[in-house]
Amino acid sequence: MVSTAQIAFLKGHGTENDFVIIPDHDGRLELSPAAVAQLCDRRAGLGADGVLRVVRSAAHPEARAMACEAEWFMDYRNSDGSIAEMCGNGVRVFARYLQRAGLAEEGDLAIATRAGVRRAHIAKAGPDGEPGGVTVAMGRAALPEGDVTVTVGERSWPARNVNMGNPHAVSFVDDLADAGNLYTAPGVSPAAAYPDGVNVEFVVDRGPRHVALRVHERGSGETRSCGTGACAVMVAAARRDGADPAVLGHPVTYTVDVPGGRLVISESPDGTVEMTGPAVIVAEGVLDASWAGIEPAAHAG
Ligand SMILES: N[C@@H](CCC[C@H](N)C(=O)O)C(=O)O
Repeated sequence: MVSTAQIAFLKGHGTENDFVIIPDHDGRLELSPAAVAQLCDRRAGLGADGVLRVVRSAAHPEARAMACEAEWFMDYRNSDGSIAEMCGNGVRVFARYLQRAGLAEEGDLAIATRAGVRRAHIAKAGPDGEPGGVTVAMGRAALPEGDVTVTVGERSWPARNVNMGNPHAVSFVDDLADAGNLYTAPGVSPAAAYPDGVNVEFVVDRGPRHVALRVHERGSGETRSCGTGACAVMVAAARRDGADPAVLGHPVTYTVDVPGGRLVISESPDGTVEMTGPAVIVAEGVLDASWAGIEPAAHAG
């Protein structure tokens, strides 16, 4: 008889940026790029834009130093198996998982990520039991100098280089359809501005301090939302609109519509960016480790 190890998983999304969640509290699993790609495959797998592995910070070499501040580490992978520093929608869904698993309660919690510790707040559920949103302090945006150009087919636009822990190129366009089908990654130049690749956002105005975006994510293709991308867009829009909170001396808030919903993003005069949006767990189950090619970690006992 063949015995197959079973691995628990959940599926969740934040504004339809969807994730397979793998609880691996003690860091016992080896999640290879091929295993991640298999999990995220929308025809042969569970289907997702990325994987959130939930590991105790103390049990992960990249997070051990953050363990005194944040008990849990979000080990985020893009759907092609590549590693990214940060995922804004992912961190809200990660918080929701911790709440559902009884590992966190409504209110404040800290989550370790490769971009550092992020502080989140899970709002109280509504009177009808409707889950409250999750707010995350996303850190400060870095705005590297230098001209960047985004190209799709024959068309090009100037872009703003914004780093939210991960790299973004933000282009304001006349129409979101200008981005084309986004089956392939837009061109971004100079390549030297993004040595590790880039997420590209196309943005239109919807009204005062209200924009909408489409995004092509590094490692995942076009997705229905990108939390770090929405934050990058908010900061780029505020600079374009002459609404830098550091100059105005008060916070500035934008509504950012994404194909999968709506995020509300604020920047404080000290540069801290805060994002609020939904986080939903839609399913949970078990999978065969051998099907996914997930192995016990070499150091696991
Ligand atoms: N969807 C995420 C971003 C995920 C990482 C990104 N693809 C990268 O490689 O930087 C978000 O919500 O921020």
